[in-house]
Amino acid sequence: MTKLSVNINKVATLRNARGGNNPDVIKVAQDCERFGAQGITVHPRPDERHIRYQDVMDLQKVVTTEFNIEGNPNGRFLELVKKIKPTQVTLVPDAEDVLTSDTGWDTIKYEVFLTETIAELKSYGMRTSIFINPAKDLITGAAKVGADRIEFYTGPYAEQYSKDCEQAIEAYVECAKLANSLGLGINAGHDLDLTNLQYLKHQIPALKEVSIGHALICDALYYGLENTIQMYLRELQ
Ligand SMILES: CC(=O)[C@@H](O)[C@H](O)COP(=O)(O)O
Ligand SMILES: NCC(=O)COP(=O)(O)O
Repeated sequence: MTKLSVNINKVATLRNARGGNNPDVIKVAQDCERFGAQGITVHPRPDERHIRYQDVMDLQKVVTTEFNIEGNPNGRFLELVKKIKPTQVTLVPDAEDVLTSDTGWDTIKYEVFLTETIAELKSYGMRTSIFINPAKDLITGAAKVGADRIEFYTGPYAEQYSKDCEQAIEAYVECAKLANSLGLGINAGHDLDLTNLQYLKHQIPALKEVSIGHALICDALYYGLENTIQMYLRELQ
């Protein structure tokens, strides 16, 4: 089974546009769960331009499915997740001013940092996942630093999918086999949508979880949130 974790960053972006509390991210998270989502993902950024640190604290009290917090493990982020102890922490190597995540970890260059950070997070009982590009040496590095899971950065897959889906998935399939053999669980995320999700799932049956935000929230404008979540779940069957 592949779990669908809904990333609600974009809901917070909309709320922040007017300064009030509409839409209410807490209610949306609860509704996503009620409509069948098996997890809630947030990615607080240092400038808090969408999900705020306080939102993450408030969400912790209501999320009953898997809570996945993504981000660059700077001091403030680590304090937050140690307080909250979500099901899963996904480490993402984002620069402070990046528009959105655009690459995964260099698990070789950052071996010492990742090993220490992951050991600390695991000592608090959190599952750890690291955002990663599909390259075999990086996957081997992910196992070496002690991560429980990898999250494939699927931005390049999504970009190439419409031109040549076989070419787009090739490296991911090879790296998924390696990850399996090393005992790493496999998650995936970034720019996944209703056109490219089913193929990813079919090509990587061991996929444990996808986190989807931007496209899903955009689709919800047309189909409604409940229908949209059902549509994404259907792609994962
Ligand atoms: C790691 C990842 O791919 C997602 O968390 C994505 O970056 C969402 O972040 P934004 O909502 O800030 O684009
Ligand atoms: N980890 C990926 C994620 O949470 C959502 O990415 P996107 O669907 O907003 O591109």
